[in-house]
Amino acid sequence: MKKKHKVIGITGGIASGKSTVSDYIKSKGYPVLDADIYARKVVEPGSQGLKEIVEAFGEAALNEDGTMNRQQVGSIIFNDPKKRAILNGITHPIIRQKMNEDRDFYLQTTHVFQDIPLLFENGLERQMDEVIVVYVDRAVQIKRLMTRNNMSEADAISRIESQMSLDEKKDRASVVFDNTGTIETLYKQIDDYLQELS
Ligand SMILES: CC(C)(COP(=O)(O)OP(=O)(O)OC[C@H]1O[C@@H](n2cnc3c(N)ncnc32)[C@H](O)[C@@H]1O)[C@@H](O)C(=O)NCCC(=O)NCCS
Ligand SMILES: Nc1ncnc2c1ncn2[C@@H]1O[C@H](COP(=O)(O)OP(=O)(O)OP(=O)(O)O)[C@@H](O)[C@H]1O
Repeated sequence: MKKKHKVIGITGGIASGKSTVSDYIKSKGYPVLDADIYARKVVEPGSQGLKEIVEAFGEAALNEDGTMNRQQVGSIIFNDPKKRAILNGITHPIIRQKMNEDRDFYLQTTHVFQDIPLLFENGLERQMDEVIVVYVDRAVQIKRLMTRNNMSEADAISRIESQMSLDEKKDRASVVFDNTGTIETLYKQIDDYLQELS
């Protein structure tokens, strides 16, 4: 009997290593749809998404060239749950619709991965055959986020705490990749997983 193609979610905490996992899986030939990339597309200049964001957050949400001022919007929403819910309400339905269309296209021929930072927060595990959680120790997570984003410890912690705790995500996972160690250790876990999958 023909094997059904799977929809596999990749999630984790901010800076836990989702993109590192996604890039490696892509290099092995699988399609990986990245919610952060869709999130950028739905707020391009001229989009309905950006128009609604300016209505909700004012002109301060814009750079001079008409693109969204990501730093400004980020500094508002990562410190204010109500504002975060407003931004999510504008962006998430459009992101989901576009991602689902692409997922259905790829599913005809292959397994599809979806890298979605807020997968559990948005109850999307129901749409997945499996959910991989990329886990990292909290101290290492704070350090990697501070280094990558050139950010203070307080800002790193407020971003981490605007998401469900990584320990809870780990408990809900069907598969856990532990990325507290080296990249090589991470790749080994992915290789083992992909071997099972094929
Ligand atoms: C708030 C924004 C402007 C910050 O932009 P910035 O370039 O600094 O960060 P980037 O988009 O690269 O996101 C980095 C990470 O932040 C986390 N994050 C982003 N948005 C959210 C959110 N609404 N709630 C919690 N965590 C979030 C995710 O882990 C994401 O991977 C931007 O993230 C955004 O438009 N968010 C709303 C859309 C969204 O929810 N995206 C997440 C995936 S659906
Ligand atoms: N095993 C590792 N050892 C050292 N550095 C790592 C390791 N894994 C990832 N990194 C680094 O940590 C940072 C976060 O990784 P990555 O960007 O893959 O996380 P992410 O979960 O996709 O982040 P975000 O939620 O912000 O999109 C990056 O700078 C990356 O190069």
